[in-house]
Amino acid sequence: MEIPFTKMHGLGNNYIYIDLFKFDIAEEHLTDLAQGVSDIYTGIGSDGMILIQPSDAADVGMRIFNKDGSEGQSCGNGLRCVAKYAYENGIIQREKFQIETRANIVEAEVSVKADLVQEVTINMGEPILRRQAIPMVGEDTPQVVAEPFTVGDETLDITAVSMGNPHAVFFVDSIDTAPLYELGPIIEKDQRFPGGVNVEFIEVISSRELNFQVWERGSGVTQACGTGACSSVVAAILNGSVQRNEDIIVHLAGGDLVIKWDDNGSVWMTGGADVIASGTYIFNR
Ligand SMILES: N[C@H](CCC[C@H](N)C(=O)O)C(=O)O
Repeated sequence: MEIPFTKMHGLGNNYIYIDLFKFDIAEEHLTDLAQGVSDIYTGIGSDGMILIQPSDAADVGMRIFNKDGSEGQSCGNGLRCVAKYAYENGIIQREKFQIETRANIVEAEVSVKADLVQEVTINMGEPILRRQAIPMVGEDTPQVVAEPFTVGDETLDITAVSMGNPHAVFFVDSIDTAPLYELGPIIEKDQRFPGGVNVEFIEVISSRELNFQVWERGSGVTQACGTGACSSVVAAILNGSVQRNEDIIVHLAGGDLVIKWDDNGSVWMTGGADVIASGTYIFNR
């Protein structure tokens, strides 16, 4: 099967995008296809696959699959790339529109110059903080903030936040010595998170800036994670390190995102989205 694709990235977090307005793929192929296109040796190489598709509830819909074939509920970097693609390929003719994910419907706004999208702002909706809605096991509590979390012989303070997908956020003194590879894969599959979890290590630089590293559920270390950056700013606010209603600059490995959690409850994310290549993938699994 010959499958047309576009490879795009948001701050280096790259996915293979398939436009289901133009092409159809049976559901039973999706896991194999996501694994296939993501493989750097036998496929195209990416952090996963994203489907751009019609939606009954919004202007356009999106599904995100991680490198291991697992399906996520949302993807911040992916949403900015979907917004760019939808606008530049005529799926949408407006600069403000809605995108449906498995988690929710978000509001996107593209800033355009010479018919090309330069930057995208997404209202990612409200964070989910209740323990059992993250989901995280244990007696239900309204929030999980700076709670002792023992992994092996280490005890770290965890703050858990969902942006439709689960995130375990840990604050460290220096991002350069964060135990990303040592603890990321262990915490990702920790039994206390029934659906697995994305793992972020955050260094607070000032009241307006965070350093960020991520081990993503289903993809491992990536250059950036938009829902992770949103979760990290919410976690930093809950821990009193930065303020609500202010633009917080999150320095990710692949570049910067501007995140704000406003007093109405919405989390806003602004950043870039770039096309890398397009072509045809030969799917013969
Ligand atoms: N690995 C995530 C999905 C991708 C999220 C990330 N790439 C982003 O930009 O938000 C999960 O399984 O929840």
